[in-house]
Amino acid sequence: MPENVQERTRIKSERYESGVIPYAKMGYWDADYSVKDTDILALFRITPQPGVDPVEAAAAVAGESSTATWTVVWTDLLTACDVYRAKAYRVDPVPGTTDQFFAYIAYECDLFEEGSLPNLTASIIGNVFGFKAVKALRLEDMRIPYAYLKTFQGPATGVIVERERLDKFGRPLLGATVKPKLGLSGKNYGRVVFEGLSGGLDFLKDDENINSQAFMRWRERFLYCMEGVNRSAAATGEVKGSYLNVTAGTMEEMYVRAEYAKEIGSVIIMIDLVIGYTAIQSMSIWARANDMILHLHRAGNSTYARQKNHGINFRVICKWMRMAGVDHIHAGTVVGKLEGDPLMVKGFYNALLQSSLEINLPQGLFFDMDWASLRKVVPVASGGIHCGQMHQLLYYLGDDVVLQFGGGTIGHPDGIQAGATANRVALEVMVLARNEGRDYVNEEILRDGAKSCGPLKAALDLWKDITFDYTSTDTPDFVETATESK
Ligand SMILES: O=C(COP(=O)(O)O)[C@H](O)[C@H](O)COP(=O)(O)O
Ligand SMILES: [Mg+2]
Repeated sequence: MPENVQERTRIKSERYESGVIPYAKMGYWDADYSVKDTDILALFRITPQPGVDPVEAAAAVAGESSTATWTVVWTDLLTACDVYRAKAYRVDPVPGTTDQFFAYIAYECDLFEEGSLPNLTASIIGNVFGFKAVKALRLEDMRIPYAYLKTFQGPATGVIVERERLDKFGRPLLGATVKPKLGLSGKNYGRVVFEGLSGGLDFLKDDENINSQAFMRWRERFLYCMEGVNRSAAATGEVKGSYLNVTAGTMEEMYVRAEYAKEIGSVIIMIDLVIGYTAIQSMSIWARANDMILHLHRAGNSTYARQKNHGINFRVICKWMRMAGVDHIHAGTVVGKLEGDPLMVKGFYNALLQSSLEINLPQGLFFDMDWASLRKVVPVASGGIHCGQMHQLLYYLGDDVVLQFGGGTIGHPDGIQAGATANRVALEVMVLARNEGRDYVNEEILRDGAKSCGPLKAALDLWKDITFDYTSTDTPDFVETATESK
């Protein structure tokens, strides 16, 4: 300290005492806070370290995800810090647990740059997940206010325009992932596309990890896929598509691949979640400008979305991706080979497809939220599903979904075209039975359909007993009541 300074001249107030004071005292906890319509709200599941007060843990999360650092800084006084400070305003114990709490936190809208998912997420999931004072932390849900949603484009195409372009209504769309996912040459790959589409599918698709490897460069794949698409469209009279994965190492290269996909007449391109939020937003803008449907594969999501006590619930990713502007997103199958509790999956589908959301705790929807006319994202059910489950798929997932059978098409004993036909016939008999008001979940609809369809009979004989009965890791915290199921 310079010699002539005899005493500290800092403001005399409890908040600005130097040193470490609790976050709650710093103003990041306000039990009386009245939430504004324009606030962004987040719900965190917090597992505090033993001995850490849940309210202080909630305040710490609010602080670290908005303006705070670990100690008081006098430069707060140069800002409207009372406004910019996030406020934890409610902490509830998680039912059925002794060490977990739901913390509700409100953020002033002006903390976030308009139309920027990276900016929003750099706050909400930026530092807090590594915080030593919390043993585990999970972002369970968010309410994005109307005002902030209006700064995002939203889905490039949306479910209604997609159906209009494809001229397919009143039933789920059908797709399949080309398998094996790596190693085929362009010509053989294109044959799989042709067979699947000719057999009755609406879409074939690239897998998440096929880009432009040595065994098949991307242009070879795109050209042969489009040959399959065009030939099958001509033969069947239907609009057909094959998701061309444009995922690449740079944005520039993705634009090159997307432009080429457009040039050769594809109706749809595909990206992987691992390309990052900025890239996804950019591709969505490109897709809207070029009348292209944009499919998103959620590759990588289970690294942070699967465990119940830490990471991000997938419903938040659904909301972010609707803002970022994709048209399709993989969102679970319930009955397939990958993670998915029925109620949780219903919550994801509702977040993607409803115009507004109401609180539905069994589905994990913690907030009312109006989607501000952002278009609807089509959920994609993919992963270990086959036509023997068609009644369950229709029951759990409804009409606005793409049902994608990879192994369940290409693994058919009589070939790919037979596999596709089995799926299409299974779907059509099931939709018809439902529309006629029959008890399609319990009646033997598929077996009856198989009497006049050899490929369906062969598929049912092969796969009828294949199920994936494992306990889900992401299960509801609240019990469903009669009024809440929708
Ligand atoms: O290749 C597949 C499915 O192949 P198959 O149909 O042969 O099992 C997809 O990458 C997964 O469905 C992704 O999972 P999710 O859709 O859950 O993200
Ligand atoms: Mg895959």
